[in-house]
This record gives sequence, C-alpha cells and structure tokens, in this order.
Amino acid sequence: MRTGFPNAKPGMVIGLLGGSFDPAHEGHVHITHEALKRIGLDRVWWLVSPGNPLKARQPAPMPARIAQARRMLKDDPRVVVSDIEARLGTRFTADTIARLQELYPGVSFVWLMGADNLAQFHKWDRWREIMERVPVGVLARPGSGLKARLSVAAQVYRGNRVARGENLAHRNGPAWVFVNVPMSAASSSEIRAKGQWKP
Ligand SMILES: Nc1ncnc2c1ncn2[C@@H]1O[C@H](COP(=O)(O)OP(=O)(O)OP(=O)(O)O)[C@@H](O)[C@H]1O
Ligand SMILES: O=C(O)c1ccc[n+]([C@@H]2O[C@H](COP(=O)([O-])O)[C@@H](O)[C@H]2O)c1
Repeated sequence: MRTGFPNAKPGMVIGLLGGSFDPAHEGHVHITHEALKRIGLDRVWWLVSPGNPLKARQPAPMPARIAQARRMLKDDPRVVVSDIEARLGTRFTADTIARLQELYPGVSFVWLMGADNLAQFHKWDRWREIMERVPVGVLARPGSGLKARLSVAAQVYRGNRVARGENLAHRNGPAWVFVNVPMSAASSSEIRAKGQWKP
C-alpha cells in the first residue's frame, strides 16, 4: 500500500470507497472485503477525502487518517489507501471520478458507498452524472436499509438496479446494486464520541 496515484492495468475493475475515514474502522474493512467478493472487484481504493462537501466539521489531518486506515487494513495487497483527491484538487465525487477516468483509460471504476449515503445521494453535486459515469455498489448498513430503498436516487434509478453484484461492473449505462451483506455497526462518529480516536 502507498499513497498518491495507485497503479492500475487496463481491464481491471476498481472499487472506489470515498470517505472521511475519521477514523477508519472495521466497518470500512468489512464492506471492502464484501465488495471485493460480491462485485468481483480486482482492487478497492480508499479515497481519504480532504473533507466531505456536505459536512461542516473539519476532519483530522490527512496523514493521521491515512496512517490509521493503513493500520486497519493490515497490508491487504488488494486495497490501496490514497489521498488522490487532495492531489487532484477535487472535492466533489463527480469531479474525482471524471479525473480518474481520464487518468486511467481502460480501467473500470465502481463507486462504493454505505446505505446511509444512498439515502442522501440526491444532495450530492451532479449525482446523476455520477450514476451515468460509473456503476454504484451500495453496501448494507444498520438502520439505513429502508431509507436507502426509499431514497430519491433509488426511486429515480429503480429500473437500473441489478439483482446481483457480479452483474454490475461491465453494464452499459447506469446500474446499481444493493449488496445485502451481514452488517457491521461500526461508525467513526461513535468512535470519536467515545474518545477512542486521538489523531
Ligand atoms: N459500518 C458500516 N457499514 C456500511 N457502510 C459503512 C460503514 N461505515 C462506513 N460506511 C461507509 O463507508 C464510507 C465512508 O464512511 P465514513 O468514513 O464517513 O465513516 P462513517 O462511520 O460513516 O463516519 P461518520 O460516523 O463520521 O459519518 C461511506 O460510504 C459510509 O456509508
Ligand atoms: O460530491 C459530493 O457532493 C459529495 C457529497 C457528500 C459526500 N461525498 C463523498 O462521499 C464520500 C463519503 O463521505 P463521508 O463523509 O460520509 O465519509 C466521500 O468520498 C465524500 O467526498 C461527496
């Protein structure tokens, strides 16, 4: 694992898990392993965000969050921790994906997120553009299943939902899957609230 611009060969399918990772926890590791398996990804890149555009609170400094993310992953060669958004100068996911598609021709990207994020996905900048650019894998999260299924994005794209993860990566046009995995209740806000994260 290293930071910066990761290597990828044409033909690879790479899952992008964007997040604050403030701090990374076993829920992130769990959904990453499930996405690798169920969506048939070659790699997952953790995009450690300079800051979620919808969150007022500033996260801990990037180096501390990256170091903690690496510790959580225990040198899994399939997962790369990257500060790519800071390097690209992008903050909005639509811009990050557009730049990655330019930089990595022939590589297929899949956007990954927990079900809590699908519930508010329609508030993201150019969210329909994201749906048009890449398939989206939504991973179950405790307490968010119903909200995700009833969300604006799920309604608008109800005809584009595929039943199984392995059918997702090479679809033409918008496609998304709800991956109904065993769930982890871990959350960064709970870890912070308990004072267990001292960056
Ligand atoms: N336990 C979990 N189960 C499923 N998805 C998760 C889980 N934890 C985080 N995610 C997903 O991982 C991505 C990055 O999450 P993030 O770094 O914001 O962690 P978080 O625990 O959601 O943080 P916070 O509690 O501060 O909102 C998001 O798409 C989020 O939905
Ligand atoms: O592009 C946007 O408008 C947008 C709005 C909210 C969240 N995101 C991205 O979603 C990812 C998850 O954010 P977070 O804070 O829940 O970890 C992270 O990569 C954010 O940059 C992106």
